[in-house]
Amino acid sequence: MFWRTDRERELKEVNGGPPVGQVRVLVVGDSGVGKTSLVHLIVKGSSIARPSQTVGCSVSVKHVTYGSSGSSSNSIKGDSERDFFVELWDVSGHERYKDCRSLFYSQINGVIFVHDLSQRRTKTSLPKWAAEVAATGTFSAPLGSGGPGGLPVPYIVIGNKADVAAKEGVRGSSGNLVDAARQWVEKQGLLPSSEELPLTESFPGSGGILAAAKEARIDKEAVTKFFRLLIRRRYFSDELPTSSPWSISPTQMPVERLGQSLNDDDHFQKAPSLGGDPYKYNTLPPLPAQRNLTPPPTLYPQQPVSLSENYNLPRFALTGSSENGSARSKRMDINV
Ligand SMILES: Nc1nc2c(ncn2[C@@H]2O[C@H](COP(=O)(O)OP(=O)(O)OP(=O)(O)O)[C@@H](O)[C@H]2O)c(=O)[nH]1
Repeated sequence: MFWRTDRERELKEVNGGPPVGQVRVLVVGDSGVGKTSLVHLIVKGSSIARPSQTVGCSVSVKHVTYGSSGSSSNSIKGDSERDFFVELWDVSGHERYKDCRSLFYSQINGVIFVHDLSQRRTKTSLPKWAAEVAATGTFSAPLGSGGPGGLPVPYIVIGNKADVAAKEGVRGSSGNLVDAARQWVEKQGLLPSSEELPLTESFPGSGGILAAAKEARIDKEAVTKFFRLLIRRRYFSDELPTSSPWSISPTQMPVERLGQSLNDDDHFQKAPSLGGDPYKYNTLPPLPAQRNLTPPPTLYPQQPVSLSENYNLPRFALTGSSENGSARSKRMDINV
């Protein structure tokens, strides 16, 4: 395990310096569901009054600290804390870009699917988004098998515009896609048993992103946990439990059933095979699982937006809010 020792030493050397790595998160969903608003809120911590329609794709970068703090002070990082860039690729949902948007599906570590709780069809189209990304994208640190539509990386689903849905009396369905995502991640050993993906939290009350941002309601956990999961998978997969996906045969996992049942039209396609040069973008030595990745496009990260530890992100309405964890984990049907 020499590589691990070397990596730890290098991480220590850069500790306190600039971010040491990056994960790329695709944000997809139908036009107008609120992807740009969501990204703005995640990155800036505030709502955006009149977001213009995204042209092709827009990239924002968030700074995330990963690791356990060895210090009691917020201002001094512990030895085991490192900074990472999280790139949020907000892809336009407009039909105009349908034929070319796959250009942006490159070296993806995770996906945020967004739908509008007041427009059911925006949720039923998520499997199509998943299949499109899975079929035409390339992935960083992919799993051995696919999730919905064959998607080989973790994802979360965010139901937006809870305020509109509440006003119009539309009840979000139970979000089985979300439950399945959780189950998929758990089954594959991506999360330690002590930690669960907060996939099914809701905005408190009936507010949407805008209301939540305005009121600065507290909870950045859902999204931040997701980002940390991606960072861990990419850079610290040796910290994963022994039942990690790298050692599980795809046929043993419920993932394929999950992908197939998402949608009858769903072509259960595997992600394109990966090959080529090592991932040069990183300053960290690659993990064994990363060594065969093709390099990403030379997108240079924008200046990170630093967030104070007290930054608050509202909970997103991801699905029905009244369910408890055990009920969620029993459901396998994808009935969006
Ligand atoms: N009421 C309400 N409106 C919202 C919410 N989130 C976003 N919006 C509004 O919905 C509209 C579309 O939001 P965008 O963030 O541009 O949607 P998008 O998904 O990025 O759209 P495309 O760029 O076309 O893909 C804007 O007018 C937003 O202000 C919300 O939670 N509640």
